[in-house]
Amino acid sequence: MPANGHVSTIQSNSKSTAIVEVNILSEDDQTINPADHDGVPSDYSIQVTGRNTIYSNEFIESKYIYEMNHCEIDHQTKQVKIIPRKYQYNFRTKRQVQRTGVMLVGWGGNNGSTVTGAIIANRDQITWMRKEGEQYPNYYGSLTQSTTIRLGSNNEGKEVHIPFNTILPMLHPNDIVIGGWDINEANLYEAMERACVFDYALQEKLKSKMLQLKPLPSIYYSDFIAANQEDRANNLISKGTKQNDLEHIRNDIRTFKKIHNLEQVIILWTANTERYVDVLSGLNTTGEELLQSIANNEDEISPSNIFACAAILENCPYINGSPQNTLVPGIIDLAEKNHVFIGGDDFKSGQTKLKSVLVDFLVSAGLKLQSIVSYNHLGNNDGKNLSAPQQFRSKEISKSNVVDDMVGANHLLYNKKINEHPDHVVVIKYVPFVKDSKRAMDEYISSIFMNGLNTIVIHNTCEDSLLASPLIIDLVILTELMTRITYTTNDNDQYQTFESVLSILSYLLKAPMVPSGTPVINALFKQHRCITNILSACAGIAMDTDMLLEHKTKLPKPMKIQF
Ligand SMILES: NC(=O)c1ccc[n+]([C@@H]2O[C@H](COP(=O)([O-])OP(=O)(O)OC[C@H]3O[C@@H](n4cnc5c(N)ncnc54)[C@H](O)[C@@H]3O)[C@@H](O)[C@H]2O)c1
Ligand SMILES: O=P([O-])([O-])O[C@@H]1[C@@H](O)[C@H](O)[C@@H](O)[C@H](O)[C@@H]1O
Repeated sequence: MPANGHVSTIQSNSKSTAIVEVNILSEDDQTINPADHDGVPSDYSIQVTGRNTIYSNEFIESKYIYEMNHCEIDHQTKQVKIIPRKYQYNFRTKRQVQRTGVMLVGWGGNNGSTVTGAIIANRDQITWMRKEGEQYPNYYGSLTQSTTIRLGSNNEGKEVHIPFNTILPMLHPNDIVIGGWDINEANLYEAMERACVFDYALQEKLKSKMLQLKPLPSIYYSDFIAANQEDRANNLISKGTKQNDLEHIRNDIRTFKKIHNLEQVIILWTANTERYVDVLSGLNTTGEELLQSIANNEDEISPSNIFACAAILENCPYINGSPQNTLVPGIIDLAEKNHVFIGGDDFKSGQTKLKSVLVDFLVSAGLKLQSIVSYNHLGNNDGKNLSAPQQFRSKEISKSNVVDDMVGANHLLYNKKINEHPDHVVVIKYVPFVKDSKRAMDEYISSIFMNGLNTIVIHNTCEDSLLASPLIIDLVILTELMTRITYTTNDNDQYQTFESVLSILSYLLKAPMVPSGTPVINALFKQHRCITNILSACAGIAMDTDMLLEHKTKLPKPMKIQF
């Protein structure tokens, strides 16, 4: 339904806040002054007028009717019966953003030092010189900071777009308090210098602030990351039992939260890729088994298992930015029993992000993708760690499964009975010279009309940390937001949170973790719509269906909204 943006400025608190009133037109409504441009500035806030969105000091509450098709396929009659179903949700979002910190595991790494430096540069508006002239910090590549959402159209038929972070109250990255652990003792200036990601001039501007930041000692069990990482391990918790390690990390979290007077702390793994752990009954298939295995000092409990347990037991969301299977069934069970959010796996930053668009394009265009070869080489420490077979295997899995949902959705091209799917090869090589500037080369071959062949070859220079860092910011911001959203339904009037496995984060991850028994979606723009549509429903804004019937038909008079 079209909405009209109306801008009125009111004085409030410290700054003038313009309220963009989104009026749902009804029969007796007068048309209102159109917005004078199609882009709503970042310091505006929106207000949906109408009976279905209620604003109080504490909450934004919205009613939403969720419609689904229930399908029954009758193979005898060769008929598909479709039963449309409607479900009422009442979403409630706390308006007050929490004082939030993130504790990065692997803080001294390329991603950790880069995201930290970038937030300081943006927060303190640090500029630096380059041969092209003065450079300004930004948050490009961040969904929450650098993208917009189409709201509707104004009376002139112009599209009205709002900044993504306007749709609901969100944490600002400049306000995120950062800390964390690393097995290496380098301070954040030394880590930034070692990473070779930022311009030298920027590094010098950041030096005094980054020098003061030092990762907490961490847990190192040599069996889980490549042997070539051993020389980095000089900043360790004194050797003890895994139970001691768990308690030490829990205490670190409590101390960080207290020192910085935080309401929310998110624990995010951006440390090295570990090998997969065995998932065994009696070891880690339930929360109870997991805690008992830690108490028993079981070898198969990994550092990332310890961090995830510590986070959950401290009621902190845990996000896995790497591909290993940290989130074993025992971790999921522990998170669900403690109503704590977990998410993962493996930031979807460059080569795979593009793959999740290209495969969607080809298959949904009816072109039969037959072969995908994804090669890349990189020269950072991540690449060094991935040069070991077990760590590479973790990454190969997360990079390979990204096509499954798109291929599985088209049984006309791929015969499910024989599990038909494209050839798919992933190659990663360690070439120190290129450092963090990963070079990805892909070839996509598809069968096309009348058995022709189409070949797409891509060379993609992915500056790994400059692509991953904005994802870390978005993972923190969206996770903090989700901790403020609850809902009731037409058959349950008790407010509840979303499922502990936070699959809304899928857009940011290569191998999305989803609640048990639910589908994994990798297609990038389906993942994107999932986020924008859920947040639109919580804000009481009509979803953008892309139908634009107002431009294709004679739009009738708006109806009064009935619930
Ligand atoms: N584009 C990207 O950069 C990208 C994309 C997807 C996933 N990832 C994953 O993110 C992770 C970090 O990438 P990076 O480029 O920053 O790697 P990096 O090697 O520069 O940083 C990892 C850091 O983790 C530290 N570390 C290792 N084990 C630890 C432990 N048990 N506790 C605390 N610290 C520990 C290391 O000392 C190192 O400083 C890797 O697993 C990588 O596969 C990166
Ligand atoms: O996200 P993406 O560019 O497809 O995948 C990347 C890999 O290709 C790269 O080898 C690895 O270093 C990064 O951690 C990242 O996982």
